[in-house]
Amino acid sequence: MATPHNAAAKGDIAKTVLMPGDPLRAKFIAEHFLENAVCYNTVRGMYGYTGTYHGVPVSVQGSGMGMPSIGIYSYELFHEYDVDRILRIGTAGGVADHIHLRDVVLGQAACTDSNYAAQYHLAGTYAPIASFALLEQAYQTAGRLGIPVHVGNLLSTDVFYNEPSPLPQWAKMGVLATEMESAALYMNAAAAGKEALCIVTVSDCPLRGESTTAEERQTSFTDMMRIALETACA
Ligand SMILES: O=P(O)(O)O[C@H]1O[C@H](CO)[C@@H](O)[C@H]1O
Ligand SMILES: O=c1cc[nH]c(=O)[nH]1
Repeated sequence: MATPHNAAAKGDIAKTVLMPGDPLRAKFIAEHFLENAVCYNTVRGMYGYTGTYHGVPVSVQGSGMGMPSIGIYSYELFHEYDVDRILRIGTAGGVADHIHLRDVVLGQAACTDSNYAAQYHLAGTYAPIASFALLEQAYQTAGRLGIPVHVGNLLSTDVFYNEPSPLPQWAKMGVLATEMESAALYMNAAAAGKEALCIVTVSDCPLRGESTTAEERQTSFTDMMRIALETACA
């Protein structure tokens, strides 16, 4: 049955879903990587497609920006559409000194400044982490494809324009890159007993004033797409 945000019927969505924040990145992946892709959702322009990759059913669904947005879409995928695993494929800002433009980072865990975990009423601080099985598979896959990756901590922040920048302090704690969704996805997966992994490409390095173009962010960060698709089908 459709939800307020997703027109798909049960069964329209594969067990494994790739989730870029940008719905146009979802369209790009469907058009360039999936075989026989069918669009199941255009509600709010948040495109969702199901097709196959090497014969294995895979869906790709935009998440929108920020934790409330991916919180809605991933909750519905896990709970209404019986999805087992979600691989976020996002862009991120490089934080650590050794992280450069276009580097790929596998998010082993995600720190956050968000209050998302308050819904779970825990008597402490929750540590959102990736599925180890997906992380290991993605790491092995990247090696096989000859794509260098970093593995480590992300920062999922609620605030894109934050002044003064909190990033130097996060860098001191070993955070590799900053984005806006992974912590919520990891929490939704944990709460649902499902699996998630976030793979990001560094689109800019805010502390160094370096950035890529919007077009590049939309269409040409294909290394992380290949890692995610091959992991989905392993
Ligand atoms: O490229 P996506 O997946 O949207 O990810 C990053 O880009 C957006 C900010 O520009 C935020 O959603 C952030 O997490
Ligand atoms: O959330 C994001 C995404 C890209 N670059 C950033 O600095 N932050």
